[in-house]
Amino acid sequence: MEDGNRLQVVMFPWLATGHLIPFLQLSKLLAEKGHKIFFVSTPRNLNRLPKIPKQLSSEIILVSFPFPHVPNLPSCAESSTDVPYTKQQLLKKGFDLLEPPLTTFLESSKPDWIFYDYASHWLPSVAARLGISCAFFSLFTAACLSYIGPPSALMTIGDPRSKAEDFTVVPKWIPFESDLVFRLHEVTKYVEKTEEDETGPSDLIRFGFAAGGSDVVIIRSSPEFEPEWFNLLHDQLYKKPIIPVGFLPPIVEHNEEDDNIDGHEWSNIKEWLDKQKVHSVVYVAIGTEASLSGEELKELALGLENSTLPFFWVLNKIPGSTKNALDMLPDGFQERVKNRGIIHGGWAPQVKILSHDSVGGFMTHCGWNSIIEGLTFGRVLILLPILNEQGLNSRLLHGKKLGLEIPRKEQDGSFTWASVAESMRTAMVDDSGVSWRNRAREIRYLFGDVDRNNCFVARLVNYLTENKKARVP
Ligand SMILES: O=c1ccn([C@@H]2O[C@H](COP(=O)(O)OP(=O)(O)O[C@H]3O[C@H](CO)[C@@H](O)[C@H](O)[C@H]3O)[C@@H](O)[C@H]2O)c(=O)[nH]1
Repeated sequence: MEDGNRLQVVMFPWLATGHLIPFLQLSKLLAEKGHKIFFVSTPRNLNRLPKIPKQLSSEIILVSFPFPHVPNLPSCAESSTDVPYTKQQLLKKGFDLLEPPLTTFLESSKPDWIFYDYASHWLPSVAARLGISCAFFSLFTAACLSYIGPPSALMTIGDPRSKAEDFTVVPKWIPFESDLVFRLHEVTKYVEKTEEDETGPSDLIRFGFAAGGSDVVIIRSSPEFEPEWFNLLHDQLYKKPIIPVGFLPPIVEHNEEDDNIDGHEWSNIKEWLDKQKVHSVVYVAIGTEASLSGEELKELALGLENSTLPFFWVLNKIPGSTKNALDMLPDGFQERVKNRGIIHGGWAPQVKILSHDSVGGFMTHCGWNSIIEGLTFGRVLILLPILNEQGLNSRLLHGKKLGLEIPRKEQDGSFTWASVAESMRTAMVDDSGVSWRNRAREIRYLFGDVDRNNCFVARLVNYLTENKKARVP
């Protein structure tokens, strides 16, 4: 490639596993095309990143800034996985303190572009001052961004919604019929979080500034999947360039080097999966930020038991807590399910497990990465949204008949083991679930087709090359 066409891009994701991973995925795709990436984060986050392939290690430079000290935040906490949900605002305080070192770095490195996340509401004005083109890289669907609202209003008058109930109705800027709203219990959790520390800007205000100040908005999704939402964003809400980057489907590397990273763990898991029937296993996981209450854990466990289906359950520690989730399971549960269920503590090689043919369904908290990973392999989704925008994702997927939402009580969000078991059986084996299973398998062509998705990345690169600002000398 001619030097003039080689882009220098700074990546600056929010401090969360579910954000670092896709930012790195996009970095790898750009680096494969010969562009130079400076991937900026804090030491523990950079250490936890998946390994960068040898052939790209000179193109992706990791840039580490120490995480600033924030009173009342546990020491060593650098990512959303390290702190309970109620302390996320404090983590954002620390994140905002990265503005000075990042600004100094941008002044000296003078990249063509900086890609940033929703949390860096302050970054567009820094980039504008330095004459650097800036892209808001959204790891949220166009539907979710539309629900959040027009940046122009969020940046000037703020969010018109103040009461929990306001989030349970379709916003007035959505001109077509939609059921994309939160349930009351989902919002109550959100409100509890902001009540603990109201000092920083709310997430929705961060979104407003991140999107409103950007030169372009890049969305990890595709207009074929959610055409009406892309049109609404582009024509009415954002009125600026919006570039879909496709789904960035995960690629399973079954080479020796990669399998060694997951070590014995993967070979044991694979051995168990190999013994199960094709499409029979339900993989159950709730990402890196969410956790279930003791009551919910019990109902979920009993639901898995009563479904009588084989399952692989990733039961991670509760974020920011020393409590062991295993101790909260119903008495005798592990013994009763030992012949058909695996309960896995700690990090699981999720993408590899989902890619295995024995897996037919995925009970997920509806993090956007997990949804993409499940549909990449055509697994039918059983939806159990917990936090953040997950309720909106669940409604979107349920509406498109790509997943079944486990019924919860509207007011307190409680669910029963019977509804868990019933949703699982409908999704996996009952005749009434055939069309759901078929749709999930069919949609692989959108989510998982690497060539189709790479076309989006190629178009993005053209855009970045043609629209970068002249470099400041
Ligand atoms: O044991 C584990 C746990 C997680 N993962 C991976 O970690 C990522 C988790 O991402 P996601 O499914 O999106 O869940 P969260 O980390 O909980 O996601 C946060 O970030 C997402 C993207 O913005 C949002 O959709 C969610 O609401 C938010 O909680 C995925 O790639 C998983 O494959 C593993 O491989 N093994």
